[in-house]
Amino acid sequence: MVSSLNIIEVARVTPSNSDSSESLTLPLTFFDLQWYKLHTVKRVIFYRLTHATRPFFDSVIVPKLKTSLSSSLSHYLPLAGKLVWEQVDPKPNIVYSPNDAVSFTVAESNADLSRLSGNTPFFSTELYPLVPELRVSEDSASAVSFQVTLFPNQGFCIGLNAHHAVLDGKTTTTFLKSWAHTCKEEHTSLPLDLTPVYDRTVIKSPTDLDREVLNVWHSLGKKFSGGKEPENPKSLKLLPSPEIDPDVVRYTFSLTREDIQNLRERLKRESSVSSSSKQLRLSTFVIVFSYAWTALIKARGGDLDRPVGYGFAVDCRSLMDPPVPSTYFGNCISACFKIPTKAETFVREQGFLAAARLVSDSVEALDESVAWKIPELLEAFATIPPGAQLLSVSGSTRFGVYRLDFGWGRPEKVVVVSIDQSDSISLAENRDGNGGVEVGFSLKKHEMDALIDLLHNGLNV
Ligand SMILES: CC(C)(COP(=O)(O)OP(=O)(O)OC[C@H]1O[C@@H](n2cnc3c(N)ncnc32)[C@H](O)[C@@H]1OP(=O)(O)O)[C@@H](O)C(=O)NCCC(=O)NCCSC(=O)CC(=O)O
Repeated sequence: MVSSLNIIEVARVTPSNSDSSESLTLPLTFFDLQWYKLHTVKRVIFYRLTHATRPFFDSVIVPKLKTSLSSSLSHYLPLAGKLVWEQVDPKPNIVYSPNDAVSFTVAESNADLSRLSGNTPFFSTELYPLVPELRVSEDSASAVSFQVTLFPNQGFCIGLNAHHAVLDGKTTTTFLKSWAHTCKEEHTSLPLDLTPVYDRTVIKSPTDLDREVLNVWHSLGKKFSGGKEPENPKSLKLLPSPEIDPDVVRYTFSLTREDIQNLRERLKRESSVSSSSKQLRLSTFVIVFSYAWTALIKARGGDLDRPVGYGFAVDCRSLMDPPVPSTYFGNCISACFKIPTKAETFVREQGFLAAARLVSDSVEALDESVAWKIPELLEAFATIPPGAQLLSVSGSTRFGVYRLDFGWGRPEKVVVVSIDQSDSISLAENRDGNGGVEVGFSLKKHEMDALIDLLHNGLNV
């Protein structure tokens, strides 16, 4: 059955201190500027609640979510603001003015919540009605928009669409935790670990990285428009995203703590008899990311001479000297990006070990300088060799998204929808919080069928 969505209301939610708040301007840093033309980040958080009737939804859930959103926005004013790039300014700013608001859509769906929050593949396009649009134009862009959707007598979901130039995953999930805390505890004050830090002087760089990143964007803009100067060099419009193929399906692969330990033991065994004696960094991330990467290369099949590569985000807060506060508001991530070799390397017997060695070396090599490489990383991402198969990753096993309890229980499932827009996976700690990991995949159906077999069969080697 094709599901349908009924929009009940599109509201504006202002910060609760809107009348007394002052205007606020936050200049983007080089950490933000790397993202200002790239696709937004879309998440859907599903909650099972069988007593969620329409009257309960209208009279309890929606009013509580709105009131608590308004209260938590009073601590996160930039989220109610907009990204603007005035002609006189060298770079875009986030500007909040009193009575600015976020868009808050209320809807009802007749879809099957169990299927969309379950672990069997479903078509990606079924998620899109649950995520609100984010208004982006030439001269301004909203920071974030929200949608709450009722699945009568099944539960509800919260969808959000976030502009990546305004906030990274750490800031997004810290805001969501503050919203959930406010909703559940009916508090207006926030604990310190949820209170954002807006001091942008903590972001320093040895060179004018703002200018370097904007120069890369300018040259990429010319490249994408056939060598012509962009009409409006200060346009905030995003690069076009590929249409989602209707054949693309979503699948969440769960690894238990034991699965991860078995993979760790397998890597130790294989590396102990390999030629290289170099110690492997066998963190959860290295193991899971390498396992997913090799399975995706095998599932693709095809030309084994094709270049393959990986990129993963690096939270630089703890790498900077001095460290940036963990509650710093904005972006503070760089990335590792490598196209080390060909697919053939990873489809053979010890392909998983070869992948883990590369990812381990990348993580081990991390220090503050990864932040200074952002201009060259941006350029590299935009000049990928034809036919290459890349893997990137959204989300992290560190965000604690399964602790987002608004007062009606913990999430049934948290889905990063926007991995559809690139060769990407999503990562999250598993729902039980016992050291397991969930990996979200988005692939065409035939490739997903092959991938699922490879993922499950590879656990028992
Ligand atoms: C570069 C890394 C991926 C490397 O991870 P590693 O786990 O290998 O290495 P590490 O030093 O970070 O961690 C080593 C061990 O300490 C633990 N550890 C370290 N810091 C931790 C923290 N803050 N919270 C919880 N655990 C932590 C790890 O779980 C791991 O244990 P164990 O191995 O037992 O688990 C990571 O350092 C990192 O930066 N992760 C965050 C990336 C990020 O912010 N992604 C989102 C990008 S924004 C985005 O994608 C959009 C969005 O999400 O909205």
